[in-house]
Amino acid sequence: MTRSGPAQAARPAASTDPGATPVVEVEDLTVRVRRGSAMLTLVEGLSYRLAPARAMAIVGESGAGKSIGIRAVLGLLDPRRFEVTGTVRFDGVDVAQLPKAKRRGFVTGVASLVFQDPTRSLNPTMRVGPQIAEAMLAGSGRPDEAAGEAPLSRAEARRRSVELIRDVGIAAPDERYFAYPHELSGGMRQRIVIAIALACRPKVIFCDEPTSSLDVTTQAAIMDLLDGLREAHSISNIVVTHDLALAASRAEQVLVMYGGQVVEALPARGLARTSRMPYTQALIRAVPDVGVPGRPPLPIEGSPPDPRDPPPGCAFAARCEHAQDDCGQDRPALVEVTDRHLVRCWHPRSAPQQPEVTP
Ligand SMILES: Nc1ncnc2c1ncn2[C@@H]1O[C@H](COP(=O)(O)OP(=O)(O)OP(=O)(O)O)[C@@H](O)[C@H]1O
Repeated sequence: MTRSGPAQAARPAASTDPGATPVVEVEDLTVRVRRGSAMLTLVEGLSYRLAPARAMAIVGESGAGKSIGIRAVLGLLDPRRFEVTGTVRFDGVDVAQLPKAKRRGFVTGVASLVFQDPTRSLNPTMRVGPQIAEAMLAGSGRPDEAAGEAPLSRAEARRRSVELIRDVGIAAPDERYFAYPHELSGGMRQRIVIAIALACRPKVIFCDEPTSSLDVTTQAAIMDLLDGLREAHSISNIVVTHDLALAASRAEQVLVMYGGQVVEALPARGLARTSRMPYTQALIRAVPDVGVPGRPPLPIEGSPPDPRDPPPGCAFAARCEHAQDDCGQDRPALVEVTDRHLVRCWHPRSAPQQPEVTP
């Protein structure tokens, strides 16, 4: 690998379906936040694209920039505090080129976000059905007049909300329409949150740690639901998670983030055998029961870099057991090593020959 000076703009992780217009395309997205008189970089040069009906996972330790990255893509960061640069296209449309007044409505019509904790996403004082209907009226309530669509009536919104409750796998949807959030289990509440996310008929759902507040069986059921929606309705999903095993088993493409940057992007299948970046390999060793059977998971020593004091070279160098003298000098660029496999490392490792990562 030749040195190329400071990091070049990262190239997008390849879409898994090169012929289709990506539902999401992010190019060189950088997020900075104001802290006193300084601007701290939280995400740098984030690029990816996702084809319709595909699944991608974004993994990495806490503070890697996963959540800030998706909020920036969805236009949810307060412009008074955050400076966001780069390009975001949904369905081929560059959001920044739309009139400001139309951006929010356009994004809501294509993309939804599901948060980790369903109790915080739902209004505890309102029955769940009307919460879905309200989201529908606020979003799809804007009819496509050119296509001859009439405005959505309250009765129709209610009928469709009951259908959505059924679609997300809740029995007796007519009755559940009138339930308050506290009357439902954690898994059911997350299903209702997903129903709200579906209310505007999105083409992609971003999920920020969608299952971390749930027990293992319910986690699997919620992930099955997202898989089912992708298969039945071609809804793509991008799941942000700490859980590499979940990412490897449910996504097709995995982006590994560290210190605000993508450090490796690779196909999920066989990831434990193909990964070349020492950070990803360390994450794999941190998953229980991977490697020698019975071997305890190996935590990664040290802490991620502080955005207030970013290192000059590779962000992982200080924790990397394979770091060489030159790793701390310049930032490596994200470089393609094989098709759909990009690595940001001055000295990529050979594949670790570990067994498949499974939940
Ligand atoms: N509202 C905010 N204002 C300022 N800095 C923030 C804000 N939210 C997050 N950050 C900082 O941005 C960086 C990235 O945070 P982010 O929440 O995106 O990480 P993450 O990878 O999603 O971690 P986690 O898995 O814990 O959610 C961190 O250094 C964090 O301290």
